[in-house]
Amino acid sequence: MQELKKIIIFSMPFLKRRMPLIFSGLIAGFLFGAFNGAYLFILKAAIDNFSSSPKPSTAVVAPSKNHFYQKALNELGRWLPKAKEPLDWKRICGGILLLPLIATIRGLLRILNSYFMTLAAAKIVADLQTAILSKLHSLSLDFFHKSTTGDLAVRILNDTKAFYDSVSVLFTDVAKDPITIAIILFSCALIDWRLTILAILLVPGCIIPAVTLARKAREASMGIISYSVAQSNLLFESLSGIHVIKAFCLEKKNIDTFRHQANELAKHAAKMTISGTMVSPMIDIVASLALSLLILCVIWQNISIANMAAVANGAILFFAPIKRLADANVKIQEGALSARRLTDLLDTPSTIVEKPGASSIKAFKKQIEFANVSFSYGNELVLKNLSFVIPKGKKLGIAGRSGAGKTTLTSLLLRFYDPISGAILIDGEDLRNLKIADLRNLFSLVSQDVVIFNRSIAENIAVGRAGATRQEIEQAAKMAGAHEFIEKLPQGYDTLIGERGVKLSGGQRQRLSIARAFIRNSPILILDEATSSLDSHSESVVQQAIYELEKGKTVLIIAHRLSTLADCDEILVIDKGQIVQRGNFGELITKEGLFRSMAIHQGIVTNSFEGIPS
Ligand SMILES: Nc1ncnc2c1ncn2[C@@H]1O[C@H](COP(=O)(O)OP(=O)(O)OP(=O)(O)O)[C@@H](O)[C@H]1O
Repeated sequence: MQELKKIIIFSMPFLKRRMPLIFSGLIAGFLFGAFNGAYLFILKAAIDNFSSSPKPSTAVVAPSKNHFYQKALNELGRWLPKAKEPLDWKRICGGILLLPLIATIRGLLRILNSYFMTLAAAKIVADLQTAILSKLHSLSLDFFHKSTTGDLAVRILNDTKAFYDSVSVLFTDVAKDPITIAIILFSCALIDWRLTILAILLVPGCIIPAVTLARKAREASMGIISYSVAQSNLLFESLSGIHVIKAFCLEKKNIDTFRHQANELAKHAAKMTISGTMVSPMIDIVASLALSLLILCVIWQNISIANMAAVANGAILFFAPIKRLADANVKIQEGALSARRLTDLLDTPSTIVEKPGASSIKAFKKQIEFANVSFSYGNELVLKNLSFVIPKGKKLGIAGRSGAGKTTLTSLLLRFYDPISGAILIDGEDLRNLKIADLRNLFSLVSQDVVIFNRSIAENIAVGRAGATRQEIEQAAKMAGAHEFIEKLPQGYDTLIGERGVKLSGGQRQRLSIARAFIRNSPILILDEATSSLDSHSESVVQQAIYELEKGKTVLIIAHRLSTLADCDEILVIDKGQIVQRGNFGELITKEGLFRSMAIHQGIVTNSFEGIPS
């Protein structure tokens, strides 16, 4: 019951939107139950008519109160063949058609109930999947650093599927079957209350194994989730790092681990299937026992054959929904587990949120200012009391050893994270007061890692600005020095690149990312090691494109290769999250300090104070 409550509470916001479908399904389900009762009455009336002198009814209700019931049965009896009476057209038509008609309507109602409820469940799950994807897009980067791709994939694919299964049974079986059971019991009680009580007494015999087995299924389901996550993680890692796996001969180890996980998964899946399928035969046993007792009772109490046949049929109709409810219970246990994992995800707060009434910013006018900014990803401070200004139109270089905090600084600027103290201001406005999309639109980021999507070249460039025309795309590619190589590709700008498409060299990928920045045409440009992975030829081609891109923009450039920073207006040298030196290239290279020692390492200057290289 608790689990059922969890699923209902979790699905409530999604449920509201699909009320018309659910309501239609419920009506069909209710009518289906009512027609089960009608079926039993017709059966009883048919058998009563069959014997020449039907026994008086043994129903629990008093004859006066039973008036309507008797009248209905008598009327029905006139439409059914009767022993020792002539067969008129009413009795022939009724005899042939009444039971099949009820069965047809009952069948149609069942189909309608399944149709409406399955559609509602499918739409609810589609809404849920969209909500999860929107949530993932709204979450800040720290969430993704803490989660594994495998776990997220299992949540989106497997958990929503388990949730779908539970919502489906909730809407089809759980919504309809209790009504069906109640109507069948009521009809049976009207026909013969003693036989009905007998059938009810056996219900606990169905419930106890159903509950126990559902608990076992839930345990197995937990195992399935944890091994599915491990397996998905291994799969993602293996596919994305296949070069490393081959280079380090890790194939066997990976396959062995995968096999172990697959075996464990199979064990848990088998346990779950057994728990699920055992429910049905157990209820069959109880149902057979019910039938045997029914026959004994009929003989012992001298109950009419018509009542016995109707109640026996009722028992068959009655145990079928009980069986379905028991199966549904297993699915609900699994679904509740998945609903909990999905709730955890949907309830995860984003650490970066836009303030209500945040200010719009469409242009960059004056300066960017870091005012005493400190930041930490967890325990240790990665940036400590940074203060500096980048005036509009200037080029600021950032240098420092690996891990000094250079990329972190740009992440704060794009508001992927917020400082833990101090503030970053654009034209005097704290970033936290600005609309996030407006803020990010002020920047173009060209970094060492170029993400290529599995789309055409043109679409990959248009990532820079939605709605860019083909002409603008080609213009951007020309300015980035990419047009020539694109023209030589099999389908030019329509060539598919990315995972399933043509592979590009590092220099070509970088030129595409510069084309994206050209088409974006934002006032502030961030270059994070944009040329560091390129060979000297590609570097000079890409560098030329970058010079073009920088024109008229405010630039923040991070570079290990210090010569790239030669034309910066100012360079900040960062060490362990602090600014340890600042000045222009000429000043820094001639002063004793970290910058000069890095320059010596790179062979830009020798150890003696010889001045600036040409
Ligand atoms: N997502 C993260 N979670 C936790 N710590 C992080 C995260 N990203 C970076 N760090 C840590 O923050 C510190 C600064 O990292 P950052 O990437 O900013 O350095 P960097 O100067 O850009 O280094 P590199 O030149 O090697 O790219 C490092 O100690 C790094 O381990």
